[in-house]
Amino acid sequence: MITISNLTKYFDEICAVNQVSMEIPDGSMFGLLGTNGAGKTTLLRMLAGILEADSGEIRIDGEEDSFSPQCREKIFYLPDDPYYFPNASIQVMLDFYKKQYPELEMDAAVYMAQSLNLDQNRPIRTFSKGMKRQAFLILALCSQTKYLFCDEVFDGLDPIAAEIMKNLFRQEMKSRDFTILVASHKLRDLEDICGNIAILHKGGVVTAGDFKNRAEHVRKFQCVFPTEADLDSLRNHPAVLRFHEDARFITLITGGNPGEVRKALEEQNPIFLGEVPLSLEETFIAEMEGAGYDIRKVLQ
Ligand SMILES: Nc1ncnc2c1ncn2[C@@H]1O[C@H](COP(=O)(O)OP(=O)(O)OP(=O)(O)O)[C@@H](O)[C@H]1O
Repeated sequence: MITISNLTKYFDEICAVNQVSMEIPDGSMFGLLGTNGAGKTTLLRMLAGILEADSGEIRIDGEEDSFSPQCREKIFYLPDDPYYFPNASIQVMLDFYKKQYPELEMDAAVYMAQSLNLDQNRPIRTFSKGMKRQAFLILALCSQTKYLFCDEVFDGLDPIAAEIMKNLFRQEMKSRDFTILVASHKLRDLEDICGNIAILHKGGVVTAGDFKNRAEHVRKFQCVFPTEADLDSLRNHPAVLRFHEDARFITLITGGNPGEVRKALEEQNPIFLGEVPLSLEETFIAEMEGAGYDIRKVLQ
């Protein structure tokens, strides 16, 4: 398990990471979501033992020193622009990583490369952006580290390659003790793979948690009420996160107890009352707006 307590990092006067605290449970796929400059890369680099924090603490499996060799060998850090030797092929990089990560599974890497039509002997520099991404994801998965930290993991992947990668992630998680921390500025990249998501904004954590679970309490209702209905009582109802009126057609997004919300709506004798499913994105937006954030500044 990774425990982060009050982690802070400044670059001169810029506070890149500000008093961040969170826990990343073992066996989870944890998403770090935030706009450009939110502090995701800085946080990942500190966790990977590449950058020193100004204050605060990181504990990896209880170990205090995240720069120690014991911690480093448990972690594969995949930056958004990974380094490879000039003219190196996947095979050359596999040989290199094998020295760093003795558990690396060569056969699995070769099999994955073949499944993705990547020539393991061709120089990586001749690969497209998406192919390079696939190559490094294979290297990362096959290194058999306990932790994988990825920056902008699916950037440049076409939808089919992204789906294949998501499935490879899931398979690895099922087959061994594996925890993945993924940073992205796109909710869509994270929503179908990450159970837990933390949103970073200006270096701080705005909110974190299991949004799929929380989404079960957030509902979207569409209704039409008679003219005499008391709409103000609904607009000001404590469970109403969002109230949108378009002529007589009203859309509400609500938190709290769904039964109580429905009762309050029914008390106004609706001419029409329907419940529609909510995407994870809408759940986020409603929660963030409910907490007083301007969502357009926090998510892209
Ligand atoms: N080496 C550095 N020197 C000075 N400032 C830096 C450095 N690295 C990051 N910063 C600043 O720290 C803040 C956080 O940057 P960071 O790269 O962590 O954000 P990010 O969320 O990963 O952004 P992106 O999505 O664009 O990659 C930004 O204001 C950035 O300008």
